Amino acid sequence: MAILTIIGGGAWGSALANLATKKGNQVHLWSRRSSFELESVITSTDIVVSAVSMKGVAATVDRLLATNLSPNTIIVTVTKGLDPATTNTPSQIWQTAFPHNPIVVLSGPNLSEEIRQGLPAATVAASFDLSAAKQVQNIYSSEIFRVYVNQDPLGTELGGTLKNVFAIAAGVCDGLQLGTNAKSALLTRALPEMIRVGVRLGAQAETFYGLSGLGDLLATCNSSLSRNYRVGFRLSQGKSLEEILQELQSTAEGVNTTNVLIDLANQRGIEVPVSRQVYRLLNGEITPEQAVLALMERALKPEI
Ligand SMILES: NC(=O)C1=CN([C@@H]2O[C@H](COP(=O)(O)OP(=O)(O)OC[C@H]3O[C@@H](n4cnc5c(N)ncnc54)[C@H](OP(=O)(O)O)[C@@H]3O)[C@@H](O)[C@H]2O)C=CC1
Ligand SMILES: O=C(CO)COP(=O)(O)O
Repeated sequence: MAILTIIGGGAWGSALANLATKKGNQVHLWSRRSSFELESVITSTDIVVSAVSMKGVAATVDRLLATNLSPNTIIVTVTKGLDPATTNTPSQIWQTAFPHNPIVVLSGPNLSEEIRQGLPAATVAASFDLSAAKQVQNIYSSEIFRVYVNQDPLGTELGGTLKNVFAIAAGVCDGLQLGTNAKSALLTRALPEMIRVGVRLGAQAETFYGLSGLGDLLATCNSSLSRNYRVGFRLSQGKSLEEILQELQSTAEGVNTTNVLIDLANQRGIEVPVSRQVYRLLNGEITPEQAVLALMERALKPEI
């Protein structure tokens, strides 16, 4: 049995708290609205799980820095986003702030509502510190949640983060009723785009063929449970982004990720044709129909 502190009581933090509790672990679920102090539970904690959205990562890091967290405590990050100021991933931010703690990324095709219902799912615990990843694997693995390990935290994290951009595109594709051929083409072309970005940032290409890459791409792009997919679907119905985000009342990380990704792609000269159209659509530069046409009319090229 381990003692976990989960920071962030949103959809994913709550589901992760339930999974760990059902395995017999002692779990403290803390959010900024909790009635107890984070400090009061942190000293006895074996594993801290950060389950806040990207916009809360910096504040959460600062909160944890103000406690006396042991360097042996494993920090698990499940946030799927990019920092607009630095383009860093959450695990990079955590590692910089806590250089002596093992950092583990937990990411995969894990729609929280399905997990809340007790449906089976698989995921990846990734860390440079394999023994820390294995501890997280043992703590979380159950008959409904199968956890694999790998040693490419950046690739694992970027798979879960970048697929949100394509989930917006997939929602548009379904909303416009473009058909199964178009959807298959979109998802297939999304993968090399994710790999191109990931490899330039230092991730391993193979990681993107696994659960945290292709797996999460398929789950998120094919489910109306995905908030990012819903953003795209509603854009295709002519709603404004502002209106959609207002109605959603929840986190759709793909909106911020698209903006950061395009900054990054511009700085480094990375070709991201699908993401660029998502960017133009989100920023009101084109209509959904124009985005589709722009992709179809690109200069012809070899497939690979
Ligand atoms: N839901 C899902 O299916 C999955 C989500 N994820 C990822 O997990 C992350 C959280 O998602 P999810 O739980 O669904 O989102 P929710 O919108 O349900 O919850 C967001 C959480 O972040 C916290 N938060 C936001 N801003 C701050 C801040 N400034 N300081 C402290 N805490 C803050 C919120 O706290 P408060 O309640 O106090 O506002 C809340 O606990 C996202 O990056 C998402 O991509 C990953 C896998 C699956
Ligand atoms: O990351 C997710 C599933 O793996 C959740 O997707 P959304 O954030 O689009 O709801």
